[in-house]
Amino acid sequence: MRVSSRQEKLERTDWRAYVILDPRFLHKERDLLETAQLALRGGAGVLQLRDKESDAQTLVERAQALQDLCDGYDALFIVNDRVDVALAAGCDGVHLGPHDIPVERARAIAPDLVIGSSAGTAEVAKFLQGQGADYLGVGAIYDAHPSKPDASAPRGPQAVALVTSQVEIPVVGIGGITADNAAAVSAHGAAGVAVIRQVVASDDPEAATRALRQAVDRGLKSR
Ligand SMILES: Cc1ncc(COP(=O)(O)OP(=O)(O)O)c(N)n1
Ligand SMILES: Cc1nc(C(=O)O)sc1CCOP(=O)(O)O
Ligand SMILES: [Mg+2]
Repeated sequence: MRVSSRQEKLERTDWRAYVILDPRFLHKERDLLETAQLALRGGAGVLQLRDKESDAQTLVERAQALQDLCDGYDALFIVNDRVDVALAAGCDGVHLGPHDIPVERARAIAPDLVIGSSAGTAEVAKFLQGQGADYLGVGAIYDAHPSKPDASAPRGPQAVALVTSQVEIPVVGIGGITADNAAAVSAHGAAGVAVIRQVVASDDPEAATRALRQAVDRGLKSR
């Protein structure tokens, strides 16, 4: 995103369609950058690089290329798991889960990064907000096992309502979300939805992202 301060980035972010680029789920006819560009054309406001297999040098190269692309669309770019990569590549932010560097420590070494974290329950969400998280991914809403074998059992969209009643920071639902079930997630209080397969594995990532955003809008209007 082409603004400098963390606060400004957070104010400008459109959370409705948050697309997670995991190279393991790419459609066979598409590479990472092409998929990212199509998602941005379809209206993704946030992209995340979730690459569990590449070495650090490749991660930095990929992250830098994706950050440049996101800058052109005024979208937020987040790196999964790796504060070092986010800093080295000049990224907007990082997403940290329970097995990554704790949010409070990351905030201490990277005060300007947007930091997201993962919460399944309201109690964890409140704790993470207190540690300095800027936004939360709440899951697994539906069945996420194909993309994340260690995901929790489905908690349903009600999990979002439980979290949003306890925190002030933006919340996105994650896990098994499609254009058919996304409206229920935003209707329960989410600012948006985060997806892998629905966009990355799609034969039309642009249309898939657009459909997701429209579904989120329907849920937002119903609130
Ligand atoms: C937006 C968003 N929400 C949750 C996650 C999951 O992060 P984590 O719990 O660290 O699991 P991995 O993705 O690292 O397997 C996420 N990546 N993005
Ligand atoms: C990366 C991730 N985190 C989850 C959580 O529950 O925190 S579920 C998940 C996988 C999301 O992939 P898909 O959209 O293909 O279901
Ligand atoms: Mg992680």
